Amino acid sequence: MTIAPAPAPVAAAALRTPTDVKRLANAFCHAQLLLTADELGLFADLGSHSPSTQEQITERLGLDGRGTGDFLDGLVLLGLIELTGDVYTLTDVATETLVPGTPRYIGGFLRRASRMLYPAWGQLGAALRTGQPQTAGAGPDAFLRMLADPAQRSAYLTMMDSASGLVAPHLIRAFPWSAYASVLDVGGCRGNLVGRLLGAYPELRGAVFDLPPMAEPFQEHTTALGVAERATFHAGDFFHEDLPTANVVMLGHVLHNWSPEERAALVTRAWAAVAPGGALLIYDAMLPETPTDLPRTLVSLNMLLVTEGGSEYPASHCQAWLTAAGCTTTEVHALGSTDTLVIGHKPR
Ligand SMILES: C[S@@+](CC[C@H](N)C(=O)[O-])C[C@H]1O[C@@H](n2cnc3c(N)ncnc32)[C@H](O)[C@@H]1O
Repeated sequence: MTIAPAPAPVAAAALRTPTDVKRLANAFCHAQLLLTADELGLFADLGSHSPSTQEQITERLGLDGRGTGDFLDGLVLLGLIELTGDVYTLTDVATETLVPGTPRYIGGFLRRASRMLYPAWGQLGAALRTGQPQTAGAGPDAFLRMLADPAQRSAYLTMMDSASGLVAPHLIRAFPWSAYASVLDVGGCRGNLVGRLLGAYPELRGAVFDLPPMAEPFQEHTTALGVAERATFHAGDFFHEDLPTANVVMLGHVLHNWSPEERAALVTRAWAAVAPGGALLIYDAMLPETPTDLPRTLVSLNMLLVTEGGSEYPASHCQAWLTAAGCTTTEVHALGSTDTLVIGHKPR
C-alpha cells in the first residue's frame, strides 16, 4: 500500500493579537461581500460592462445607492474588483472564476455556500449538540426530494458541475486512462466528469449510475458535451441495485455523504463492479491523518451540517474499506490541493 505523504499544513493566518481575534470573529463579512456580489449579479454585470462607474453599477443592479461605495471598496480590498480613477473592473481571478459561462466558473459553489451552507453554519452549535443536520432538505431520501424540485435540481447540477470541473483536469492526469476501455461513475450526477474523460480519451466508453431523475439531465449534458454516443446512463439506487461492470469504477464526492458503515457497503458494491484487471477510483476531500488542513476540516463540518451521517475521512479509512472488500493493492495520490484519490487495483 502507498501511504500519502503528509500534506503541508493549510491553516488560517496565525493569531497573535486581540485585533487578529476580532478579525477572525468578523471573517463571515468577507464571505458575505463575495456571496452578495454574486447574488446581486455584480460579476456578471462587470463581465459585460467593464469598466463602470459606481453610478452605472448602482443603476444597472437596481441598488439604492446607500452603502454601494463601501460595498465596492470592500470588494476592491478583497481583490475581487479593481478601482482605477473612478471606474471599476474585475480582477483576473474574478474574470476567470466568477463570470457565468467561463470554463472555470464556480457560481454553483457560491449559490450553495450562500443559500445552504451560510444559514446552516449559524446552527453549528445545534448540530454539535444533537448530531443532526441543520438544513431543511436533509434526511432520508434527501437526494430524491431535492431532485424532484426543478429549481433545487438546477442549482445542484450547476454546483456539481463546478465541483467535478475542478477535479477533472487532475483526474485526467492522475490515471493511465488509455489502458482501459470503460469507466462507470457511481453517483456521477449528470455525467460532467465522465463527459470530460470521454472528451480527453476518444476510445473510452463511459457510464453513470445515479438516481432515476438524473436520466434526462444526463442525456442533455452528454449531448451538449458531444459524447452522448459513448455514454450510457443506468438508473437505480446504489445501496440496493447491482452496479454494471466496468474496467474502471469511480466513487467521487459520494462516500462523504454517508455514515462509515454505508461507505464500507458502497465500497464493497463498487469493488464488485470492477472487471478483472481494472481499478476502483475513490476521491473526496479526504482528511490528513493529523489535523493540518483547515479547508478540508471545514468541508467535513459542512457534511455534519447537511447530511445525516456524512463527514470527510482519512485515506487510511478508505484503504481499510477497500481491504475489507477484498482489494490487496491500493495507492493514494493528491488530486490538486482540494481532493485525495485512492485507487484500488483488481488482479486479472
Ligand atoms: C455529491 S454528488 C457527487 C457527484 C459527482 N460524483 C462529483 O464528483 O461531483 C452525489 C451523487 O450521488 C447520487 N446519489 C445519491 N444517492 C444515491 C443513491 N441511493 N443511488 C444512486 N445515486 C445516488 C446523487 O444523485 C448525486 O448525483
